Amino acid sequence: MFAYRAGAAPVIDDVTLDVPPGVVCALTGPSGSGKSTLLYLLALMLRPTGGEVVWDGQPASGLPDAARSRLRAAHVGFVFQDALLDPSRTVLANVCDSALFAGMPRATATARARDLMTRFGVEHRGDHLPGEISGGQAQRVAICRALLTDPRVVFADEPTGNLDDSSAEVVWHALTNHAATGATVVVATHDKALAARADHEVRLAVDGGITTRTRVTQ
Ligand SMILES: Nc1ncnc2c1ncn2[C@@H]1O[C@H](COP(=O)(O)OP(=O)(O)OP(=O)(O)O)[C@@H](O)[C@H]1O
Repeated sequence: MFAYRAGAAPVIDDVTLDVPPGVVCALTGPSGSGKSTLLYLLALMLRPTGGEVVWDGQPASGLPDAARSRLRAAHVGFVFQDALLDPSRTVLANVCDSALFAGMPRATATARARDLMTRFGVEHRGDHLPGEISGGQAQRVAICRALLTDPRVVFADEPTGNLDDSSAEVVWHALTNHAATGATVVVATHDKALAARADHEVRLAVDGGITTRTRVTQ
């Protein structure tokens, strides 16, 4: 359970889900149903008001702030809705900063960042500021940032929302390939076609509650 203010109606109520490794889970539901909020809870950026987030069988949401930050830095890549790049840092710095914070050597981070940026077609934008690139490019930069540490868990909030079909395909393939390495990938999306391609779908309802679907592969 989670409410943004004490005494306010909960935004997330009575939601239980289990996301196994090695799959892509799509989080769907109408606007305002709590998809972003649930991603923030799962990624330990918000603390549940009631209930618990468990990682690898260990209670995680009740840990002190510093311990949750360390877990996030070590294991999580997060693609925010609208990219959320630091406007004062170059694109390359945006891609590298959280990996440097997590302890990756600068040379390694830079080399990996350049590889990823080439894969996502934004390598020529490394020295630019986020204000100088397009929304779709910013979204691809945000994906590079999220994948840089090869994290065990990736949360992506509308990662293809600003992209044309071919860029969206590249991003989707990157996320599914990442899951295929054994990582857990949770994608909040309004795109029904994309959700239908995920291994699991968790659909949030505005009045609380969820329904789930697991894709059956023949
Ligand atoms: N920082 C906040 N403070 C208070 N209420 C918030 C905050 N962020 C979101 N909410 C409310 O929580 C509810 C769920 O919002 P959330 O952004 O999680 O939904 P969503 O399903 O991701 O929506 P969308 O598809 O439009 O992005 C909404 O009613 C929203 O107004």
